[in-house]
Amino acid sequence: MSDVKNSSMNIVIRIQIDKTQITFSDIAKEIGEAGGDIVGIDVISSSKTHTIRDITINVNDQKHSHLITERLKSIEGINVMSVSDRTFLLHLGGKIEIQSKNPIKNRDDLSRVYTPGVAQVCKAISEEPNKAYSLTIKRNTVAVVSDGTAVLGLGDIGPLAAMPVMEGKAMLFKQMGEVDAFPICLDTKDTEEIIQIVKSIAPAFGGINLEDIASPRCFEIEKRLKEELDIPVFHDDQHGTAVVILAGLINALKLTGKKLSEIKVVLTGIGAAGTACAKILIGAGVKNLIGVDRNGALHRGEKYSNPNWTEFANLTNPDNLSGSLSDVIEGADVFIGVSAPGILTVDHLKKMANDPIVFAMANPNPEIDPELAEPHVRVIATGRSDYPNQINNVLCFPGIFRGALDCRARVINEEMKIAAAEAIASVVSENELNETYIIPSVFNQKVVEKVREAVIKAAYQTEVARKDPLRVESQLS
Ligand SMILES: NC(=O)C1=CN([C@@H]2O[C@H](COP(=O)(O)OP(=O)(O)OC[C@H]3O[C@@H](n4cnc5c(N)ncnc54)[C@H](O)[C@@H]3O)[C@@H](O)[C@H]2O)C=CC1
Ligand SMILES: CC(=O)C(=O)O
Ligand SMILES: [Mg+2]
Repeated sequence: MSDVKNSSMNIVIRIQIDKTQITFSDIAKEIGEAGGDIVGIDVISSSKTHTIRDITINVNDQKHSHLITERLKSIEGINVMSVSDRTFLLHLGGKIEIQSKNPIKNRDDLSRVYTPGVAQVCKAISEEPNKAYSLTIKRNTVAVVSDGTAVLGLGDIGPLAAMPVMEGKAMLFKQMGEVDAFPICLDTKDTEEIIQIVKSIAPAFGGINLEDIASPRCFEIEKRLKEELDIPVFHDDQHGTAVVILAGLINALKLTGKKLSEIKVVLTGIGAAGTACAKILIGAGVKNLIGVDRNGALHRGEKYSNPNWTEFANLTNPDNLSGSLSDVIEGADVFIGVSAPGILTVDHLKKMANDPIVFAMANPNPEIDPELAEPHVRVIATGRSDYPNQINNVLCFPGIFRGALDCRARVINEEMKIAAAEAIASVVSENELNETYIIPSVFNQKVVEKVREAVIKAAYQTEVARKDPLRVESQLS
């Protein structure tokens, strides 16, 4: 597959210019000739003979960045002081911080927020643990927990390297859903140890968002934590992804006029996201779904070391097809990829039924380059923000947790997930719906609002809510 473009590849080159030797327009010409696109210039300092400027340049990739830098270094009168990638700059010192709601201005404040005043509050919670919801951060705080073993599509890169993703999730929780989320990356891959650690830290949190934990371990961890904790536990890569896929599919099928019950779906990557996606689609009415992993289609009669795959094969593939992706893609109406980059080809697309729908969601690089796929499909969606139709679990997790926290749900159940998917789909009106707009933008403010409301209603109807904020809100309005 050709490398999918990376729109965030902007570099900032800080240079000192000897004005007696070279002008800025000469420098701009050099950068232009090397194929760089100057998108910003900042003057850092200036004297009679020298200026220091930060030049922001859009480049194709690291190699291109290196080429431009070397070219500038070779020019008389230019001193290249530093080169930084804007993405890296955004990560300097981490992306989030903790802030106090009130300043401690004097001794009196100190004695209230801390000892001795705080002791009364501690005692009140000790006598009535439920008060933790009103007197601590618990009611609005979620732990984003990872072991760093399935980070995006990068695989097992470890807990330290997983932190930037978890910090990013925390930012999204806050900005989109006003939920305070805290990244916790664990230096263990032991299922029991992860369960014990999450249980031990749970008192501080109103919910647990599991993230980027490899399958099949993630299934046992989530199942046990759901059973053993009284706060919602939600593996985002499974359920957040599944919810958004269902939302996108509901709308894409409106364009092709096909029904969930009639379509043939080929799903690649039967890991965390793939398993949950299959379950939600089958629950929503899909009858013909075939799962494909590294060794081909999952089918009955094969002995899989992964028990999850045996269960998967039993629930799917009604015609019990075997073989490779090329074999089973024949006549498929929908392809969904949550697997690996570049595994879907144009030849595969040509074998699909009319009006193919392709959700190529591997991150950061999808199963097929959208530009390659576009001429051969009716709808193409990816997990990326630089193409139309971004199917990403960020459309789900802020709103689903906002709703679950507000109604103090004990769990996030199937009914709440389906309600969330329908709410996301409903944000795109019939008038707006088209091939490049099947799913609302991540920045559409209606998404969180609608998901929250739908989730609260479903929680209430299924009797897992411990509070009914919608009733209070309707009384107030
Ligand atoms: N757009 C979105 O919102 C989301 C995208 N994803 C992406 O989906 C992918 C999978 O994520 P998880 O399910 O969390 O990981 P996972 O590690 O649990 O599952 C990945 C599965 O893909 C399979 N796989 C790898 N190479 C394959 C190939 N060549 N052909 C068929 N199957 C192959 C693996 O064997 C594994 O079963 C990642 O790239 C991730 O970034 C995951 C969650 C959300
Ligand atoms: C989006 C996301 O959660 C992932 O790619 O893992
Ligand atoms: Mg993830």
